[in-house]
Amino acid sequence: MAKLNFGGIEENVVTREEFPLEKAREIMKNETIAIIGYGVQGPGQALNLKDNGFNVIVGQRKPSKSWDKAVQDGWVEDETLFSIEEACEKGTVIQFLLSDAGQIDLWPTVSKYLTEGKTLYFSHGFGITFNDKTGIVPPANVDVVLAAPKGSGTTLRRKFLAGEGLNSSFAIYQDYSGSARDKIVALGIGIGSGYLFETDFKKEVYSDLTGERGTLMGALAGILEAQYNLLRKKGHSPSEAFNETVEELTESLILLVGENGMDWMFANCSTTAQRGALDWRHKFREATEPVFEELYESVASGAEAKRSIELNSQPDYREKLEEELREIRESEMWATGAQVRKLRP
Ligand SMILES: NC(=O)c1ccc[n+]([C@@H]2O[C@H](COP(=O)([O-])OP(=O)(O)OC[C@H]3O[C@@H](n4cnc5c(N)ncnc54)[C@H](O)[C@@H]3O)[C@@H](O)[C@H]2O)c1
Ligand SMILES: CC(C)(O)[C@@H](O)C(=O)O
Ligand SMILES: [Mg+2]
Ligand SMILES: [Mg+2]
Repeated sequence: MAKLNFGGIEENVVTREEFPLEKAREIMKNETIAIIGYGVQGPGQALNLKDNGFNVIVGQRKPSKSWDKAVQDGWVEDETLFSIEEACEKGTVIQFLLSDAGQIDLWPTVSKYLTEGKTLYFSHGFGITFNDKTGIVPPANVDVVLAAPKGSGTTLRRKFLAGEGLNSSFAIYQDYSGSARDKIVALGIGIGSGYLFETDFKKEVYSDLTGERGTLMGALAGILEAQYNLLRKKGHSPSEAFNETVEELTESLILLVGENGMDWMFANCSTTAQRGALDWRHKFREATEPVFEELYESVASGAEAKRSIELNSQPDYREKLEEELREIRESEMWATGAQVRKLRP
């Protein structure tokens, strides 16, 4: 572990320099990694591990779109691609990458194959932390670990192919073998992480649910809609409202924030923009602080988990979800977005 300074706070983190791929491969050389589920994280993690020289198989229900995708990606039936049951039987490390709702359904099946000394791996603290609702309680004689990439599985793969990486957190819930730490760090490096920071299952799920409901997705979507709607109400054209709300953010300013931080972005726009943004940021922070408090409370009380599990298990959930997404896609704002994207040179 490298002790590094993060804004004045020292943290122990793992970097690729101190934990090279060769070391990770050596630790995992006798393990068969079974990736269970081939949705978003499954492909990213499975392909990165395979290309990094680990012994990987995939388990996915058939027939399904995800099975077909696995075949397209080069996994071969009965060689490296199996039913969920067969992959769980063959795997010494079971990477449980079904959807969080799918994990609940499949737990009775998967847990049968968790024999002594195997490793159960998650990319989310959800199933374990909320096990009063999920029923996921692993046996005491296996290792239970987590590596959670901080971003989409699609980005994990894209960054790997570009020779880059996506940061991940890691955690150990149960260390039966005494080598759970080595294994999870090796897996974290193997899936293509940038650097790895340590957490526990509960902190991972609390922060992850807060982040995606907050700035990463929920708050972002809400604030973009609010500004677009305001500009339209005040008589601005769709082009003007969309460019001033979304396009400039995603195509210019947020990229600068990613490269060099918020201060640098502020320093590289007009003094007029700078002054106004520096003043208004306080108002926006203060206005949203109570909402963030409410959000964290809803996560910590288990209300978010309960809602997510209940809705995801309804038979018509997918249809209702598609309807909700269609409404967004067909709204004036996002239909404008589709047109604007087509016009990008
Ligand atoms: N999506 C991401 O980029 C992302 C990022 C970080 C962590 N995670 C975590 O990784 C895990 C996997 O998430 P995901 O988004 O890749 O999952 P997903 O929603 O894409 O689903 C993965 C697979 O689960 C299968 N599945 C779903 N329900 C099933 C059921 N009832 N029976 C059998 N198979 C079923 C689907 O066929 C699919 O191939 C979750 O714990 C999630 O929280 C996801
Ligand atoms: C990609 C995200 C939002 O970070 C992940 O947490 C998820 O749940 O899909
Ligand atoms: Mg999440
Ligand atoms: Mg996340």
